[in-house]
Amino acid sequence: MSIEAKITTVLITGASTGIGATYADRFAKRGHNLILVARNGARLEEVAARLRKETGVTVDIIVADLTKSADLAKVETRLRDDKDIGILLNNAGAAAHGGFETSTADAQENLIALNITALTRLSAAVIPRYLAQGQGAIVNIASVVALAPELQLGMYGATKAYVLHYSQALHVELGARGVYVQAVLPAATRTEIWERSGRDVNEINGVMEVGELVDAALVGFDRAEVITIPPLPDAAQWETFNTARQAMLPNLAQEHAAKRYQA
Ligand SMILES: NC(=O)C1=CN([C@@H]2O[C@H](COP(=O)(O)OP(=O)(O)OC[C@H]3O[C@@H](n4cnc5c(N)ncnc54)[C@H](OP(=O)(O)O)[C@@H]3O)[C@@H](O)[C@H]2O)C=CC1
Ligand SMILES: N[C@@H](C=O)C(=O)O
Repeated sequence: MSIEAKITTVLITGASTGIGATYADRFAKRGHNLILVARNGARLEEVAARLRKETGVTVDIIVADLTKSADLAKVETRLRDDKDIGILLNNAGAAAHGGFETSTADAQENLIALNITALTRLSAAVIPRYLAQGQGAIVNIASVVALAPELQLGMYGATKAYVLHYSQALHVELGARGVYVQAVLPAATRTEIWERSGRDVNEINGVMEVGELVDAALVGFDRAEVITIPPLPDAAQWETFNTARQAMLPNLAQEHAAKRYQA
């Protein structure tokens, strides 16, 4: 049975616009009931009303600021208690303009709260139930910047590297026990994230339209890929990178420092 055939409701964070709203559209058209989460209730309701009308699926909304622990707790409770939720889509995220020199400690902490803490707590809320049910999916929206500190995106890039590692670690531990984990690594995609972080998307080359990004990510989902990189033409490049990393692993457990470090 495919991942999807076993699954009914999809909970999507950051579903009021952009990548999250587009996933909501696609999953509704596939017949899934939805729970949409974001801060802007009016925009969420607009997305929900359109999808109810166009597709007939049930769409609930939860208005929540995922950087606020009381709001986050509401979503965690729903994930723990609602046995119909079979896909958690951790999409809500924010970027920040520039690197470490210009960003404050508070701004960096805020990015960590949304891009790391919320995603981690929501996953932690749902995993015990998935394991008890023997099935469930977690889709985490990372970014190609997880692989590219050279882009100098400061804490944003670091949070996305966390999302990539975290997703791989979840897969290693839970994959064989019925929990499907996918990390999606989009590159620049035309959404509001650019304006929200003080950048002009029109100044960037190679920007993907959001519908194309989400449709490609869903091809990866349907193939049960763990890592999906929609813009990467040659999958062998990722495989080579990952294989080189894995080849190091047996060499890392040593009683003594490597010769090159011995004085
Ligand atoms: N667009 C791009 O170029 C790329 C995006 N990504 C990642 O994709 C994901 C989606 O981004 P994208 O669609 O582009 O961004 P948008 O800014 O268009 O959408 C972000 C969504 O997250 C919600 N959100 C933001 N802050 C909070 C918060 N504190 N609590 C709850 N919800 C929040 C927003 O809704 P509201 O304001 O109503 O709360 C909105 O629905 C992010 O994780 C981003 O890092 C990755 C690579 C490239
Ligand atoms: N959101 C983009 C950068 O800020 C990205 O992840 O590529």
